[in-house]
Amino acid sequence: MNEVGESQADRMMPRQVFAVKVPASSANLGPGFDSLAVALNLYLELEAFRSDQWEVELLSPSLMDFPRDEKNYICQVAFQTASLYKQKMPPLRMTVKSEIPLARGLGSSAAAIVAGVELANEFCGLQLSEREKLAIVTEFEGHPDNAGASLFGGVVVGSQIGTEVDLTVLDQIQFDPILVVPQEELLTEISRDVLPQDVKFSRSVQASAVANQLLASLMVQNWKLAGKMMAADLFHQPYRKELVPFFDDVREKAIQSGAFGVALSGAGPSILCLTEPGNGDEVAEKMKQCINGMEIMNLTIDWTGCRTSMKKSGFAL
Ligand SMILES: Nc1ncnc2c1ncn2[C@@H]1O[C@H](COP(=O)(O)OP(=O)(O)O)[C@@H](O)[C@H]1O
Ligand SMILES: N[C@@H](CCOP(=O)(O)O)C(=O)O
Repeated sequence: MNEVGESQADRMMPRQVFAVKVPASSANLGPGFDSLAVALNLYLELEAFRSDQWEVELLSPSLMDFPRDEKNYICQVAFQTASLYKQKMPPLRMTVKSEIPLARGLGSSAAAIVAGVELANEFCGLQLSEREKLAIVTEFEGHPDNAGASLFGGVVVGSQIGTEVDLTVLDQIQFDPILVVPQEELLTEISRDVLPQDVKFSRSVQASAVANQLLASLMVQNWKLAGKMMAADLFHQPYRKELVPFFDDVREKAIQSGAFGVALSGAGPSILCLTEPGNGDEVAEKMKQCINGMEIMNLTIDWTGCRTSMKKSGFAL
């Protein structure tokens, strides 16, 4: 028996659990700084049910250093979300697993935040609208790009004016994303520190035109122009490249292998390479032959975004 009177057999019994599955994301796509993102088919998955005390079982090697109680970031987000609505999170027993590399520019923090908000929504009965979830996740993350992609899936355009967050999902954009993921981590906070405080008016006009042109070219499948615009970003990549010294080499090899466009994924250090729809497998294979020491992830766009369900699960906490 444990402290809540359960035997080992009880603890292994299948039971109804709340399940959350959140996709990773790659933000910016080059010039769409803090606004554009794409959801990817790598997932953070969580299962939870009410208990007498907080227990977090971490099922993936990358998560092993995180707290196994309410100090876990996902729980902290749930606490804070609940308190925004003057509610208190009940203790949960939960499992967490993740395929999303941490601090690599693949939106692991946004996915964790989405999971925390969904926990609060479910266990405090908040009945949040999609728009409210987006605003809360954006507030935690600081920008709506990863948040929007992880919540809604697809290619998204997010914007924040004051506390108002708007989001459009662009179903018509298609491409195959390949991610080059290095061994080293780069925290988003550090990668944002190298950015300028202000941008001159003429430079910002050009930077915003480049971002608009990227979206337009992706929508009309003008791949050559899209690739040119991904490289022409003026908002962040020129400053961040010093933190990612292998960027130019990977870019050259990806283009030679058949990618039409290459950009830092989010704040880096991973690199997002885009190919025309249907070419991902072939281009990724070629890239694997010429890029060493980094993982080449041949991915697809996740079109669903965060999904939640009640399901039967065997818990082994
Ligand atoms: N599943 C998780 N559980 C707890 N904390 C997490 C989880 N995923 C991410 N984090 C936190 O987010 C940090 C990474 O966030 P960040 O630097 O924004 O990079 P990225 O979001 O690109 O992976 C991790 O170092 C960790 O503190
Ligand atoms: N727009 C943000 C995106 C950060 O994404 P992450 O996956 O690196 O957390 C930025 O460029 O800072």
